[in-house]
Amino acid sequence: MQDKKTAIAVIGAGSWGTALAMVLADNSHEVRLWSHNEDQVKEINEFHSNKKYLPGIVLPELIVGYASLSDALMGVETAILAVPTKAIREVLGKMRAVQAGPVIIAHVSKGIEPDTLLRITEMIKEEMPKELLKDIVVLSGPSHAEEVSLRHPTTVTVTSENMEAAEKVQDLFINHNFRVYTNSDVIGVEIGGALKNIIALAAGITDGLGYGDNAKAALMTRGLAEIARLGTKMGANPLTFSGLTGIGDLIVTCTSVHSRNWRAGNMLGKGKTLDEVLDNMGMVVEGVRTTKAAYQLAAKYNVKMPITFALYDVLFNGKNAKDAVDVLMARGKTHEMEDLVNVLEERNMEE
Ligand SMILES: NC(=O)C1=CN([C@@H]2O[C@H](COP(=O)(O)OP(=O)(O)OC[C@H]3O[C@@H](n4cnc5c(N)ncnc54)[C@H](OP(=O)(O)O)[C@@H]3O)[C@@H](O)[C@H]2O)C=CC1
Ligand SMILES: O=C(CO)COP(=O)(O)O
Repeated sequence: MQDKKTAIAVIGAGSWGTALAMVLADNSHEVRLWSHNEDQVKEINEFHSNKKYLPGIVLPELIVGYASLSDALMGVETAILAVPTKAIREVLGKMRAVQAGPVIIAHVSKGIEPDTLLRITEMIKEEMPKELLKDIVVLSGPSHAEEVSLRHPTTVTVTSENMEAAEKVQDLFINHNFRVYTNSDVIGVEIGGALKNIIALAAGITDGLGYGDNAKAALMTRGLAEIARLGTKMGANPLTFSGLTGIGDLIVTCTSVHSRNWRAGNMLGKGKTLDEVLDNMGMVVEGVRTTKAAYQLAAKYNVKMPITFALYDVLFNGKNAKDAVDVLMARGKTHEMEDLVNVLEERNMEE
């Protein structure tokens, strides 16, 4: 285990950054929680709360709000990057401008960038010069901020191209309520975490349509099949999809009332438009942009992703949600595992 009382910067004071800051503070670390919103920084320091994102939660005093990114990063070895995927490049640009030396960036976001089709690790590599970057670590898994902030038992996974860095981050976070595993499959962890949000949106839609548990179980199982097909083609270990960042996160996001993606889908299923839904949320719904990215990735890697395609039509082509489900159910008959087996065989032949 590492020495306690390490100073750690958490960049982004939304639901997840704040909940993770609490875990670090519970482990006696000095937590510098940076926000671009000065009023929020004042609230954190004066009232030890972050009402917009974690209502009713008292923050430990070891969490100090920072409005200055340069002060927050001064002398830290590790920065936890906890902003939506859409904001990552902008925030990394700000970090680049003020960082005095290299840091380990542990990102906790779940998305893929549309058009570039980059995973977040790849975006970080593009944005951060080598002299400012020690290592990149990914922390992901079934973990709603609302429950983590109540210190309910939670399990997550950390991964990195340098497993020593992953283990360092594991040591920073692990405690009695928050169990952290390691996994060396960066691609699988990032793809599973990002793409489960697509399936959660779809599960919310079928729940909103009143379709019940059979439909949701079908979406989750067939959703995981298409995530595994794409991820494996991209180089992931297929076993990762049966772990915490695969089926684990899929279960929690498709079944929890805390999930923003499930809630957004639910409103769509009940007839709201995408704009109405997003205006209503006040928090990031990563699955919307990720659906666009996965649609593009499926074309690039020539992988069948029928649920992603159906959702794409609902979100971006104005297709009626019920009609999209009908199209999915009317597809030609197929073998349950054939496509994944084919992907694995193709991969073996290439190796
Ligand atoms: N919430 C959860 O339970 C979990 C979330 N995640 C992932 O963590 C990531 C962050 O999500 P989460 O914390 O929930 O999101 P929230 O919507 O709760 O909060 C986002 C935070 O990022 C800030 N932000 C947005 N844009 C910028 C920007 N351009 N510059 C600086 N700060 C910015 C927001 O500030 P402002 O208030 O000003 O908008 C807010 O503080 C997502 O990828 C999500 O999928 C992963 C696991 C669990
Ligand atoms: O990733 C999450 C839980 O593991 C959070 O999911 P939502 O963004 O749908 O709330």
